Amino acid sequence: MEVMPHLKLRDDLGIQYAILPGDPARVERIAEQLEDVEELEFNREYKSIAGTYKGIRVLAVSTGIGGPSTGIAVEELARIGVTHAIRIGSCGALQKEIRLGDLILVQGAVRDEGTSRTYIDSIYPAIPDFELMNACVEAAEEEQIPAHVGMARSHDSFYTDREDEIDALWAGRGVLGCDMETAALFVIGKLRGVKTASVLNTVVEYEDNLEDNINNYTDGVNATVQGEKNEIHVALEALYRCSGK
Ligand SMILES: O=P(O)(O)O[C@H]1O[C@H](CO)[C@@H](O)[C@H]1O
Ligand SMILES: O=c1cc[nH]c(=O)[nH]1
Repeated sequence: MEVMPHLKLRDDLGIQYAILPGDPARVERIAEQLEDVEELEFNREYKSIAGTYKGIRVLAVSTGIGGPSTGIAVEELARIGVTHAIRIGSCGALQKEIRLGDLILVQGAVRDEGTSRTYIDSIYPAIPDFELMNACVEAAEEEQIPAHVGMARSHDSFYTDREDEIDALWAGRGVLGCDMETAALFVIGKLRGVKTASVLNTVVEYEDNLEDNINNYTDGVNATVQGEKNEIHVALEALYRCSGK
């Protein structure tokens, strides 16, 4: 038996399915949608619990912010036998029709970060597992959850002096939203044999919606809370569907 250096999880845990928020605080809210919840570990940014959804045992592990800590999580999850992992993140929208709380179901990610490039050149695509992503799309459609399927851009720096320029560049090329982890998850997952998907909750609307943003400011808090509940539901349901149970 081996204990993972960062996640502190044992390699005999025997759980194949994982959902991966960035924020450790989100793990508590995932617990609300699970039964038989068991607290596991909390080391650095990695908080983990296990719980049951429709009869399948699911692990929830926070990855922290960005590619480097996500890469470590994916590596150690692969080593303990996780075969399917879905990120449930937050993102900023890059298209004006995407509203607070809408989900982005990521079909491919721009690799504008350094972690995945330490593994393999950027001509290698960052794409989700087709079956797992499709299960996310079907779960969202069935519950009529507002969701958009398309590209995300993963980046390394939340703060930059070039935000408007960078956002306009990728918005103009059809990218739906930005986060900091999806590309590393997809690439490292693929290289380590873990099936991945990414579901992002919109917490910032695109600049063109400034006036609307002001109008729906108070509703916005509720919309993003609902968006988070929705993304957790979509991810759990997708894992269940892909489990063959
Ligand atoms: O809310 P999480 O899942 O952490 O995702 C987003 O939020 C963080 C930035 O505030 C970055 O990690 C970004 O990807
Ligand atoms: O605007 C945002 C919001 C969340 N995460 C990001 O990377 N960007």
